[in-house]
Amino acid sequence: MSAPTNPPSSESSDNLVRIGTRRSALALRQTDLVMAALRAAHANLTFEVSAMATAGDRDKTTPLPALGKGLWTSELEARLASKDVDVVVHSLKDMPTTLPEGCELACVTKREDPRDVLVISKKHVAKGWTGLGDLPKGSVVGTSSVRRAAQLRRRYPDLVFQDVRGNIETRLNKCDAEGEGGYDAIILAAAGLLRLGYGERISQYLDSNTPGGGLLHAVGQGALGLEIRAGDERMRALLKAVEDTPTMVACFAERSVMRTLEGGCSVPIGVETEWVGEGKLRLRTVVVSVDGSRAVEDEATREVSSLAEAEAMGRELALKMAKDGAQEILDEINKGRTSGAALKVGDA
Ligand SMILES: NCc1[nH]cc(CCC(=O)O)c1CC(=O)O
Repeated sequence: MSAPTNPPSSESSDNLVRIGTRRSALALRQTDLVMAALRAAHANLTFEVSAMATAGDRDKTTPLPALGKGLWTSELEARLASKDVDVVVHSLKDMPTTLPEGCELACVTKREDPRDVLVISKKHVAKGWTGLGDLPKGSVVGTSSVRRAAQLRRRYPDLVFQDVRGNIETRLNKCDAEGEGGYDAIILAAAGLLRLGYGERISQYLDSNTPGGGLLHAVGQGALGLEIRAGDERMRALLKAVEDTPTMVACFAERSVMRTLEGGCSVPIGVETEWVGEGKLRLRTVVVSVDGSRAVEDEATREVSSLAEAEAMGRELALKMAKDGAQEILDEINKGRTSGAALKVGDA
């Protein structure tokens, strides 16, 4: 008789859940938050994290748009398909609005603060500057998002908006650096800063309700999207425990606006959603020309009680915007694009 082999594992593959994620500090933090919530809901299951770098993480020089859609997600989706992982945790705003065949956005968790914020360089904080309005003419503000730069150029034509790449810590360091090539301030999502413990760096909120703001955030910003193999009933049921339905419905409306307007390309579009009593969703939208010279804004408020209704609301508002001038702005952007310079989905 041969020596005993390993005893049967107390965990059959049925109670092991493998979670895929990017390797950035923010992605790992977000995955930890989701995993803790899943553990609390499913004490009988074992969870394991499997982290990897994606094209967007590896290539730090190619302009993001040239990396194409799915630059933060495609490799993770491949691991989902090959059953190396069972679910992937994404920043929802980095997920293309149309997923590859065989993938499903099964769950959206409770949203962190979706607003964009200003972070002022440590070089200047002693001067008492707290908002964009305090920055002198010619100040350099870092953001690689066309959406952010285009909207802010309208309001602050005397500021210079310049690309800034890298993860959140890298960007904060670049912002604070002295000397040539530095930034006076940068724009970031509140959600990433808060999740990584940098909330105290927030100088000004930039949403439409804050004076001096008026910057509508990215589709899905501040929310986490949990992606599974299409039709995986077991994972779908399991993830229900961590779904935040109001967030999920609002984000489906936002994604529908974007999906309708992009027509295969991506567009500088800003949104804000708010539940305004008794199942009513208010959806604000803006599409801006890259130089900020033109913008089409719109808003709708409607009772919404399902994902399908949220998508219908988003689609209808997008079609109305297209008619009211957004299509012209988009055509112009698409015309000016070389294949490698397309504006990217979501944003940086
Ligand atoms: N594209 C990078 C990215 N993806 C998600 C976040 C922040 C967290 C979020 O918006 O959910 C960020 C950084 C930023 O925009 O400041």
